[in-house]
Amino acid sequence: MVNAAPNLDARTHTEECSFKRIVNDLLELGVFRAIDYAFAEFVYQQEVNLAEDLRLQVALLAGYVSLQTGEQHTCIELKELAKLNLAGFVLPDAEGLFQSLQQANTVEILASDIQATGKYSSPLILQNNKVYLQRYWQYEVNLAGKILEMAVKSHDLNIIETQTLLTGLFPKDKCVQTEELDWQKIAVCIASSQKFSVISGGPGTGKTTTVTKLLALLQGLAAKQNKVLNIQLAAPTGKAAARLTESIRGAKSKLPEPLQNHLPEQCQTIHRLLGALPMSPYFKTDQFQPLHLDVLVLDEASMVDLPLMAKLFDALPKQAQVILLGDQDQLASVETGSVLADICQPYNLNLGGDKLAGYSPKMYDRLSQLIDGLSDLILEQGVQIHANERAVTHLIKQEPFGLQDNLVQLVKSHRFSDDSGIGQLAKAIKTGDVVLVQDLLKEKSFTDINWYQLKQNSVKNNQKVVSEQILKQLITKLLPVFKLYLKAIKQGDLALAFNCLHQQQVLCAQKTGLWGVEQINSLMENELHQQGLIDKSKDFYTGRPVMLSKNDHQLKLFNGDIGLVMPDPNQADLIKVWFITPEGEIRGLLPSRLPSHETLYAMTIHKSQGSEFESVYLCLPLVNNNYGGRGLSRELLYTGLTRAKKQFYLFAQPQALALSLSQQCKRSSGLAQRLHNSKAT
Ligand SMILES: Nc1ncnc2c1ncn2[C@@H]1O[C@H](COP(=O)(O)OP(=O)(O)OP(=O)(O)O)[C@@H](O)[C@H]1O
Repeated sequence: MVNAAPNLDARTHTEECSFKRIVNDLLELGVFRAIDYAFAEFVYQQEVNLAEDLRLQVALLAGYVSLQTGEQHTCIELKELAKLNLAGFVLPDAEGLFQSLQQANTVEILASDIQATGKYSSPLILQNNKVYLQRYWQYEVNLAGKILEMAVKSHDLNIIETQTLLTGLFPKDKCVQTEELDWQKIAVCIASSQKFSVISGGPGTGKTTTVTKLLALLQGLAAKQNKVLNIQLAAPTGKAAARLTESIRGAKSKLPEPLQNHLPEQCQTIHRLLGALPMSPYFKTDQFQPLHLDVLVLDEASMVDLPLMAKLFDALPKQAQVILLGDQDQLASVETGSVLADICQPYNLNLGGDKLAGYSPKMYDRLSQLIDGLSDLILEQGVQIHANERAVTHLIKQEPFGLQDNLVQLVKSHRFSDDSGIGQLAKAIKTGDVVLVQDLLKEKSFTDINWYQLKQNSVKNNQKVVSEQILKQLITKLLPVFKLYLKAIKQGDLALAFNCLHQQQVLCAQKTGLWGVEQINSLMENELHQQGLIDKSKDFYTGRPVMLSKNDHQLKLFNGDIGLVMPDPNQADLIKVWFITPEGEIRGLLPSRLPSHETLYAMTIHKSQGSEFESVYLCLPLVNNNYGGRGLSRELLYTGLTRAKKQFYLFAQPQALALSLSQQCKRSSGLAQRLHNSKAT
């Protein structure tokens, strides 16, 4: 409903000035970005019929929603906007805001049960007490609609044929032999019959192994009908795609030969799969020109943002089966949303008896048919089958609900044993238990985790001096591998040089400042220069390791690819930057052709997503009066730690560690609610 039109002529110049004053202040204070300012102004101009106070409320709220979207939130809760002070203008409480928005032209208020219906032209949408920019509401609704549509589709498996193939893939039936559920086998059984499934789990829990067996099963079943499935593998970054290519090859080679038939090996980026268009947010494929595939496996799904995931699902053909792989505890995507965490939200709730914790009777029956001895095991052990499983601890008969039958979480790490410090620490970080995390780090019996404590302020040990001393220790620890690396380059042994770069990696929470990437890069360069091992006066000096920060599809080089500078063995005066492709091909490029890049003695934790190293040196910035810990989070720490395969070194103040554990990277979104509160039909 629109307000009775006020006398527009009577609107005073002072009122316009008041809006301008507030948005200018917000811009100057660095609260609003130019785009938030412009959006607030646009809404203000549209709402000429509103009384001035309401007009200001709606326009400032619009600017603030735009700002939140820039902070990667999909929407903002009305209650978070309530009483917000924007440069002296205080928004009303949630009820007052709702009433104001009801009168606005620029806001569409929707009932809570609307899923993927309707297109709205108003710039803002209010639904379930959340305010969205229209475009993000559309992405969220489209994606939820597609996922729910797929989630209820299951196909009937031929039980005998499936059992035979499962026996080949899982020769020892651990379910019965060890009286412990083999969740990898359960994951294969669940994902094989569902059009949509998610296999989530931490590092080394066997996601790739499981999905390779799943694909072998699907191809095996298709072969019985003289069909070959078109299976595509995709990942959000070139680096992650290369890693999946490598690990799926490894997992495939471990399968019995007949089961390896028609298994894909090559993984591509989502952008390449969808067909990126130059200078456009759109792709060659969409709902009108869908992808040609039967099965899509998407790895590192936690890195995929809402708009891209929505576009990917939009481009899926009707018959497609989709399997998402990822670790929902990792950092969310760099851009808007936290899609995987929202899909896996049931695992993050305190589930005691929650409906979402179990599978439906239909799924339970199917699993019992496919896995010998499963029913007996469940009867014997009651509902608490696997005490260590975090959430999917019981298979109880319930009504179908949301994504109940589509999620599997693998928790047993095959990379870290129970007595490994990295494994224990990863579990403790996820709970945010500061005392436990500190105890584990101080525990001498774990030789794979080490903590270099930056002391709190003290009279004798001033923070800066202590920090500098420990920085020197870090550089000293890194030196042996870098010396080996530079020796390998001198000998022209590229394979060994790249191997050295995978041996160790410094990961920083921040790019700039103390303990940031730039500082460590510069210290390392200085040290190597002083020791006469490099000549840092040249930009592209022999031995400089670099990491690309942009994709170059023509050159087939991707953001995150690692290269090193070395003279061409056939022409010593020609300096090139060398890369090794996932296929093992060595490529040398003139520095002038190199896409945007950075020096790589250290990288940010964000950039390390999708990579792993033998040893990880994780650096947290100093928390003090100038820096209060913004950007530190539990997910950041977990992501950094889980990049380490063998050794983990933490360089942090206790205060910075505690702050990281206490802060969680929460993104406002309505996706989880749409997915999990809907009753399956
Ligand atoms: N059931 C199992 N029994 C023994 N070893 C296993 C099992 N599952 C996986 N592994 C081994 O554990 C290692 C990690 O497995 P895989 O690569 O499948 O895990 P992942 O979850 O994909 O790991 P990440 O994504 O962290 O690289 C591999 O060496 C694999 O061979």
